[in-house]
Amino acid sequence: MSKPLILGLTGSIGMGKSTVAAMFADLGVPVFDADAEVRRMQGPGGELLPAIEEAFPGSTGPEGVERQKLGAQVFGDPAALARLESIVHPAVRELREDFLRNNAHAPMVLFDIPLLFEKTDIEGIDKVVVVSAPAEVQRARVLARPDMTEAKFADILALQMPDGEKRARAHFVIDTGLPLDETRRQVEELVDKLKAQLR
Ligand SMILES: CC(C)(COP(=O)(O)OP(=O)(O)OC[C@H]1O[C@@H](n2cnc3c(N)ncnc32)[C@H](O)[C@@H]1O)[C@@H](O)C(=O)NCCC(=O)NCCS
Ligand SMILES: Nc1ncnc2c1ncn2[C@@H]1O[C@H](COP(=O)(O)OP(=O)(O)OP(=O)(O)O)[C@@H](O)[C@H]1O
Repeated sequence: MSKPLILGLTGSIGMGKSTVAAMFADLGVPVFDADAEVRRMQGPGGELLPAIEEAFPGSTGPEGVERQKLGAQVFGDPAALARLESIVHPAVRELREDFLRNNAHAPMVLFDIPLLFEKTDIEGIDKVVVVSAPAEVQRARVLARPDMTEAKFADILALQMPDGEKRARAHFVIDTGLPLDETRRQVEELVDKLKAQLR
């Protein structure tokens, strides 16, 4: 049976993963969005709600997980975060396997995984693509988001592998500190190059 080339896309908070994943999708590459799947499973009626409510009483409601509240409980507390991850990550892994089965005939697929280096079993991922922009660009983008504070940004950064290390481990780096058109051109070039190698 044919198997697609599996690309893993990652990058630190606010570096532009979602934006770049959408560029791959525009080029016809099937994208598995780990974060979107997590949000769906934590949203209204989501299958993870009972387990999360049991582990973190009061953290869910009619709208699903109260993300602000749960984030405040886990981002500064490694044991609590590990507990949440032990609920969320196995469910994500299963969905990723389904996605792969459903796209077995595509030439390549992209896994958009925020914590690819930190938390994911990267066996099975053929090439890692890292999105990266200068730290001050990242900082400005993140602090412009509603509900973001300096303290929360600092806690999250501390949980993530430094950008320099991610770049060093990447097979390919996409520069997201540039105007969107230029980033898009880099994505197009990469997809063309990979397709040519697959022929
Ligand atoms: C605690 C939750 C509800 C907070 O949600 P909220 O919308 O406030 O934040 P969001 O999910 O957008 O994350 C903000 C930033 O923190 C990072 N982050 C999220 N979870 C983790 C984690 N387990 N370890 C390190 N960084 C993390 C994200 O990559 C992102 O850069 C949510 O982050 C969560 O459920 N996290 C645990 C599950 C997980 O590991 N998700 C990552 C994708 S698989
Ligand atoms: N060249 C570029 N490449 C990517 N994003 C860019 C670029 N220029 C500006 N941006 C903007 O930067 C923001 C990046 O946010 P995005 O949600 O894609 O990041 P993310 O890495 O997925 O974030 P998180 O880790 O928090 O989920 C978007 O608002 C996007 O429009």
